[in-house]
This record gives sequence, structure tokens and C-alpha cells, in this order.
Amino acid sequence: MRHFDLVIIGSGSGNSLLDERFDGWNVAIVDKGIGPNDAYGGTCLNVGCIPTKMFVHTADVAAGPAAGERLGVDLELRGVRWREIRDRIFERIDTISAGGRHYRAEESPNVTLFTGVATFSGVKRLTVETEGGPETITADRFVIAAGGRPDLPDLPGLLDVPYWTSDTVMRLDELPRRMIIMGTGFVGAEFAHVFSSLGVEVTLVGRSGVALRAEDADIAERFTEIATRKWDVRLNRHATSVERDGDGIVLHLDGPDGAESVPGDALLVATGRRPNADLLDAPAGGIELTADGKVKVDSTQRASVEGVWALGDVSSHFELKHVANHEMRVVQHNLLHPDDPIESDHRFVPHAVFSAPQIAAVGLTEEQARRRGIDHVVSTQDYAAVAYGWAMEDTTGFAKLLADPRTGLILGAHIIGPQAPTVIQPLIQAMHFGLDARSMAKGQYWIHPAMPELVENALLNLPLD
Ligand SMILES: Cc1cc2nc3c(=O)[nH]c(=O)nc-3n(C[C@H](O)[C@H](O)[C@H](O)COP(=O)(O)OP(=O)(O)OC[C@H]3O[C@@H](n4cnc5c(N)ncnc54)[C@H](O)[C@@H]3O)c2cc1C
Ligand SMILES: NC(=O)c1ccc[n+]([C@@H]2O[C@H](COP(=O)([O-])OP(=O)(O)OC[C@H]3O[C@@H](n4cnc5c(N)ncnc54)[C@H](O)[C@@H]3O)[C@@H](O)[C@H]2O)c1
Repeated sequence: MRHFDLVIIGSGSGNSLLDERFDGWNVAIVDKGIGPNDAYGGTCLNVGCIPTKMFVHTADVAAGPAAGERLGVDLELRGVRWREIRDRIFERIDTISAGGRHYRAEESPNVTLFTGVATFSGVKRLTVETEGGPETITADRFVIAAGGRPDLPDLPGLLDVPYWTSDTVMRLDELPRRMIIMGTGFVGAEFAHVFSSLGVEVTLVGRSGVALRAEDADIAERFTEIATRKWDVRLNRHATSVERDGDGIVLHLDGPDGAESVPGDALLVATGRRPNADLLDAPAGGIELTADGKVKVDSTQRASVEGVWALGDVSSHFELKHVANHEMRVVQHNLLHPDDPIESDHRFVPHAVFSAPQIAAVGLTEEQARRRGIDHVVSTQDYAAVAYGWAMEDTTGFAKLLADPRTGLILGAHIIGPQAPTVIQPLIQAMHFGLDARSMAKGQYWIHPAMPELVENALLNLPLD
């Protein structure tokens, strides 16, 4: 049984933890691989943020004719070379992933890479099912960075039909004519944009009355209106079963008008993710879980067993790469400076949905502020009323801000429209550094006529003294 100074489970954000300060440590990284090719490097690189955004950008370009039309520019989408798109994206990603694995396996003298599913077989004791058989290892310290995986709904017939998840759908051999997407969250909204822009007829199925229901209600409602114009959006639906129909499938739904059936050529299941703590059998390692099955950590990312830390999707409320990276840096510090631990900062976690339109948000929604009894004022600003919004002929985008009426500090920011994930960044900065709305609006130049004038005007619209 080999003993290490540190064992890291997971090659996503966990892989980034090791820098030159750990050169003197005897470290093991354990990873089972991810996606259809058991790739190294975790979700974001292989089946998450990075490939999806490469497809999203391609989809944005393919959506050019619709954008051109309202500007008086007639464009035509002559074709989509799906396999070339797919191979361009994955040749790049697979090369990076293989390079990462090679670096850890061959070029990191103090690191031993174990490939296989790891399961706790005791406190600070792990058994890895490697190709050569089970190997049991122990360590003084463990970092659990095992992420999560797509969660499948309990839908009769699902396991008897071909279905796709975010782990597999980007490697389709052919674009289907019709795709049914179950789930109207991040993954559903982004893939609906990708596939519909590339010519697939998309049906989006959701349980509640709006898509992206976790967003501020005004944003979710606007997104739903726009989505309904482009896709066959079926909300307030409960999926009752799915079955094969020739080469395709039929999804049976129950909705406000009773039972209905949706035919499709491919089914993408995008109904959320579950943490991988169960694969690890974390309780066998004495590690406490939360009610939703995540590894329970304190504000310094420490798990319930001394010397065990966790970060990212396996333990975090936020399933976002920038949060996993932040928590990784906190764990890194706390491993190196156990007597001077630091805490994760989860006060102002932003997110973006790279659909069409794009959405970005940080802080409180109006509903949260109301529910929590937090005194607030609200302002909105349409893209259509700022110069760059005119240039784009945008008619649907807007920014919505919430601020504290006494201090002018920003409590929440929500943007739907072109470049939203970029345009929101100064608001994230203001919240982090305690800049009030008036000082922010009036104390600096705003480049004219750039899109951030949307933010300037939204700030000026806040009813503050
Ligand atoms: C389709 C999609 C798009 C996304 N887009 C974005 C985005 O645009 N922006 C954003 O911020 N976030 C995005 N995310 C979320 C982001 O990818 C995750 O938050 C992030 O990758 C989590 O990193 P992690 O290090 O916690 O886990 P992961 O990167 O998932 O790493 C965990 C690793 O542990 C391995 N593992 C798990 N269990 C075991 C075991 N028992 N034994 C051995 N190895 C194991 C896994 O195989 C995996 O390699 C997206 C996610 C998806 C699914
Ligand atoms: N741009 C980004 O940052 C990005 C992109 C993709 C994913 N992610 C991360 O990955 C996580 C997972 O994304 P996701 O879209 O899978 O999850 P999600 O939680 O965002 O959305 C899942 C949706 O599926 C619905 N649902 C659940 N069961 C269902 C059922 N049986 N039938 C119909 N609908 C059902 C849920 O109500 C929810 O609306 C996100 O929460 C996010 O943190 C981030």
C-alpha cells in the first residue's frame, strides 16, 4: 500500500492545484476519465464550458442571416459542415487533454497518476480500480475534486431508447433533423441555441412555466418569450414516458391540455447534474455529505475528516468553473499554510448563460430581495435606448439593477442581450470592491458609444438621492 503526502481525486480543477510550491510533495492524482473517450482534465475542458462555447460561437456565426436581415444585409446560410465543426473543436480539446495527461503521467516527477474509479475503503484510504487491478493508497491529506455528472430523470423507457447528455451530444456523427431537449436550465438553453442555429428543429420541454426559472423573473420571462418564437417550447409539462418510433423516438408528456406526444430524431437529457460523492463512497471514508449529496465543507473548504478538503461541483452550491477555480486556490493556500487558513468568498458569484440572447447575472434577484425583506430600489435600461443597441437594432435586451437605497451599493445585476457576460463585469467589480452606483456611474468615463453605456444608464436610472 503506497502512502502519499497528498492525494487529489479529480483532474479538473484538482489538476490545477499543483504548482511549483508542491514540488517537494509526494502527490497522487486519481482520475477515472470523462466523456465518451475517458478524457483527462475534467468537465470544463472536455464536456463543459470550453467545447460548448466553441459550439456556441459557431452557432452565433451561423445565426448571422437572421441578424443581418433586420440591418438590410441579406445573408444566406449555405450549409453547416457538422463533422468538420465537431472535429475542429475536439481535435483542439483532445490534444490539450492528452497533453495534460502526459504531463502528469510522464513529466511531473513528484506525481503518480492513477487511472480508474476511486472509492474510499476507509478513513484517508482509497482503492482505485486501475486497469492492472485494484490499488489501495493512503495519504496525510486528500483533496476531493471529483465533480459531478448528468443526472437522469426517472422516466419510463429512457434506458431503452438512444439518448444523449451534455457528455456525449457534442460528438454526434450527424445532426438530427429534430431534437427534443428535456430541461430548460443552462444546458438546455445553450444547446437549444447551438443545434437550432445549425439547422436542427428544437423542441424544448420544461416542467415549470418559464425557461431558466432560476434567473430574475423578468429575465426568465423575456428569455421564454424569445425562445418561444424560435423553438417549439413546451412548458408546464411532465414527461411520462419515452419510446422508440422507427429510427426516432416519441416523448410522451402530460400538460395543461392533457396528454401529448412529441416526435424527435434525438433526445438530449439536460435535467441537471448530480455530485460524484456517491461514486467515491465518501461516507466509507468518514466524510459527511449534505442533504443534496455533496461533500460537506466549511468556509475554508475543509471536509468533516481532518486533512480532507473538497472543492468544485462535488461540494459547492455553485456548479461553475470560476467558483471551482476560486475554491481550488483557497484549498491550495490552506494546504500550504494550515496554520493561517483563508475562506472562500461566495458573496458575489456571477454566472452567464451563453444562449441567444445571452444572459448574465450576479447578486440578488428581485424575488430574493423581496423574500428576504431586503430594502431595495430597481432600475432597468433597454439596449434599444443606448447607441450601440441602436446599431445592433436590438429590441429585446435590457439590464436590471437592484441597489440599496441608503448606500447606493449594488445588490444585484441582471442582463439579457448581446455581450451580456462581458458587459456585466464592471458591476461584478463594483460589488466586490464596494463601489456605490452613483460614484460608479459618474466617477469615470464610459466609452461612447460602446455597449457598457447600458450599465452607465442603468446605474443613473436607479432612484437614489
Ligand atoms: C455542458 C456544460 C457547460 C458548462 N459551461 C460552463 C460555463 O460556460 N461556465 C462555467 O463557469 N461553468 C460551466 N460549466 C460547469 C463547469 O464545467 C463545472 O463547474 C466545472 O468543470 C467543475 O469542475 P470540478 O473540478 O469541480 O469537476 P470536474 O471538472 O468534473 O472534475 C472531476 C473529475 O473527477 C473525476 N472523478 C469523479 N469521480 C471519480 C472517482 N470516483 N474516481 C476517480 N475520478 C473521479 C471525473 O472523471 C472528472 O475528471 C458547464 C458544465 C457543463 C456540463
Ligand atoms: N454557462 C454556464 O456557466 C453553464 C452552462 C452549462 C451548465 N452549467 C452548470 O451546470 C449545471 C447543470 O446544468 P443543467 O442545465 O443540466 O441544470 P439546471 O439545474 O440549470 O437545469 C435543469 C433543468 O431541468 C429541469 N428538470 C429536472 N428534472 C426534469 C424532468 N424530469 N423533466 C423536465 N425538466 C426537468 C429542472 O427543473 C431545471 O430547470 C448548471 O446548474 C450550471 O451550474 C453552467
